[in-house]
Amino acid sequence: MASTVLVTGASSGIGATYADRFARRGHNLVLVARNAARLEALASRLTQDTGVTIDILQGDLTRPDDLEAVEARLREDTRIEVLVNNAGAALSGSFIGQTPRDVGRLIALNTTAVACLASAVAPRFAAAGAGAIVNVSSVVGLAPEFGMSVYGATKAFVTFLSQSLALELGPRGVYVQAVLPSATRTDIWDGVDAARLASMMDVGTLVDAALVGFDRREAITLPVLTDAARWDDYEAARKAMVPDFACSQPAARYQG
Ligand SMILES: NC(=O)C1=CN([C@@H]2O[C@H](COP(=O)(O)OP(=O)(O)OC[C@H]3O[C@@H](n4cnc5c(N)ncnc54)[C@H](OP(=O)(O)O)[C@@H]3O)[C@@H](O)[C@H]2O)C=CC1
Ligand SMILES: N[C@@H](C=O)C(=O)O
Repeated sequence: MASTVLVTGASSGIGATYADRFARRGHNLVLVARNAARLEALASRLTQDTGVTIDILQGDLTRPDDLEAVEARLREDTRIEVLVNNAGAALSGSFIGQTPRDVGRLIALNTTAVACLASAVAPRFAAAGAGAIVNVSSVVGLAPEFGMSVYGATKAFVTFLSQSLALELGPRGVYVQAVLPSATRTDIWDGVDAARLASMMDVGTLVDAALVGFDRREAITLPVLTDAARWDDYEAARKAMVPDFACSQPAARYQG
């Protein structure tokens, strides 16, 4: 029997497309988002098309009670073997134009919920020696130059968390993937002009590429990176610094 996949942010865009693709692979689904009507419409279309079983968990992942309900489902439902941590929002504009409430809400959704859901399911996956956690990050988390300070910081968190979890959980049989999309045509770009939208990646193309990385068990999937060796060089440069982090003395340039 095919395993169940829980997808957060499944009511539109990338999450709805993951739901579609996993249903077509024969997986049952648990779909999470706030908009129950959109989840029900997707579930009824996918059930009709594929025959899989779909449950809906309506909730706002920034609300502690709703987040705990999804955590409990991940902890207790042993049929769930894949978590797609996709729900997220963007926050554009300058940092000084954003309020502490905007910033706090974004961090709650894009980082706290992602880490708590992974935390809820990881011990069960590790005990089973199987399971997969897919975290939807963004290229923005690698590019402070794009000017989306808090959004980019949340995505840097997601990429870092994914890399660390891959190191800890990989040897225990759990696959962890960070997917780093670039601009992709979804509702997250509401209000953006048609010409800009037209230049973005199609959401089906993005998710199909991400699933190629998933099937290859890649730790980092960066679909628009033309030369994969650039990521390896970037990682090699970072790792070359790591031995210095254990030094007990400042470098010569900081000594009087
Ligand atoms: N599109 C792009 O260009 C890129 C997107 N990404 C990332 O992809 C992910 C999906 O975004 P995308 O599909 O583009 O955008 P959408 O706006 O289309 O989808 C966002 C999803 O998250 C859900 N969501 C939003 N807020 C909450 C909340 N408080 N609680 C529960 N669910 C919530 C929405 O459902 P509902 O409103 O029903 O709750 C929706 O299903 C995000 O993490 C985003 O940062 C990364 C790089 C590029
Ligand atoms: N969601 C997009 C920005 O708003 C992105 O990550 O590119």
